Amino acid sequence: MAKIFIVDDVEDNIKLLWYNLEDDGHEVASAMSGQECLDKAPGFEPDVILLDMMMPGMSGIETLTALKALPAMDNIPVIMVSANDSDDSIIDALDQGAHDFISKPFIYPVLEARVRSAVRLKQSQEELEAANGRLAMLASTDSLTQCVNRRQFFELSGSEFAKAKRHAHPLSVIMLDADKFKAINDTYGHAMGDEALLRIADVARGCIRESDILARLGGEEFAICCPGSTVDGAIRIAERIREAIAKEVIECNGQTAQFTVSMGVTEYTGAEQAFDQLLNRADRLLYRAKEEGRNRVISGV
Ligand SMILES: Nc1nc2c(ncn2[C@@H]2O[C@H](COP(=O)(O)OP(=O)(O)OP(=O)(O)O)[C@@H](O)[C@H]2O)c(=O)[nH]1
Repeated sequence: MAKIFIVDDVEDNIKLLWYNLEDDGHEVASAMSGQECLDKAPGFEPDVILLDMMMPGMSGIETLTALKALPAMDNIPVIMVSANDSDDSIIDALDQGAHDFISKPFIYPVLEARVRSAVRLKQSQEELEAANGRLAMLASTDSLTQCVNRRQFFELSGSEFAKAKRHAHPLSVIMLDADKFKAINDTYGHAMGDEALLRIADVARGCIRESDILARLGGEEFAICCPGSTVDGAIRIAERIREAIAKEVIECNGQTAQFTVSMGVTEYTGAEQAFDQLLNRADRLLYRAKEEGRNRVISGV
């Protein structure tokens, strides 16, 4: 069953197609002009549009061009239906983005077969788009924690940095590293280490805003880009994360463990030319936090 939208200025033509298509189990809607089609078709979300070429006012080709310019409609196959089946007319319709062309008078079973073919094409396009979306997600996400990965972090934070620079808005960065993580792995096993990484991601997610970007850069190292936050705001976030993690008890294979994290926090001063300068400074501050005893937040600009 497909959703088919018929556009024709002659009511009897619509009725004939409507009854046949409904008999074949399709859901049908219609319009009697190009403008009515533009108004009604997006709400109907058709799988295929059957569009008459010769209509008073807005022609079929003009309607087709307008449909292709609508983001919600540009992927919907349009089959032109016309008594004017000159070569030029067919070429024009296909060049303007029509999926197919059917001459009037048509043989209904042939028209219905072409509708089914257009629906199959649309379905495989949708499957391909969904698969591409899943691939893009896999390519940009850390598989253990579902945080964005290093590459995606640099891409997203780079564009936030450019915005902060353009509009002179604050932007802060937090670098986070689990303390003595090797010891967690060595004492309790790698699975407990993974549990700790998952807990860091969960706790951090609960402490940041929707607009902040949380990434696992690799190993036990995470970063958070906080657009719109001054260093004081970012220190508050970092302290919340540090305190929460220090209280967490993680469990794996009947064992329990506790751990801490250290963080370096800094803010864009207006002098940095690129985002990685900011991240490098946060990294140096994180190193100081480790040197000064771990389980602490060190900030600076
Ligand atoms: N379980 C687990 N361990 C990981 C993963 N990635 C990296 N590691 C381990 O993380 C540990 C990092 O250890 P180090 O770099 O020595 O740092 P640390 O022990 O945290 O010491 P400090 O950072 O100085 O507090 C190594 O043992 C890595 O094998 C992972 O995905 N899962």
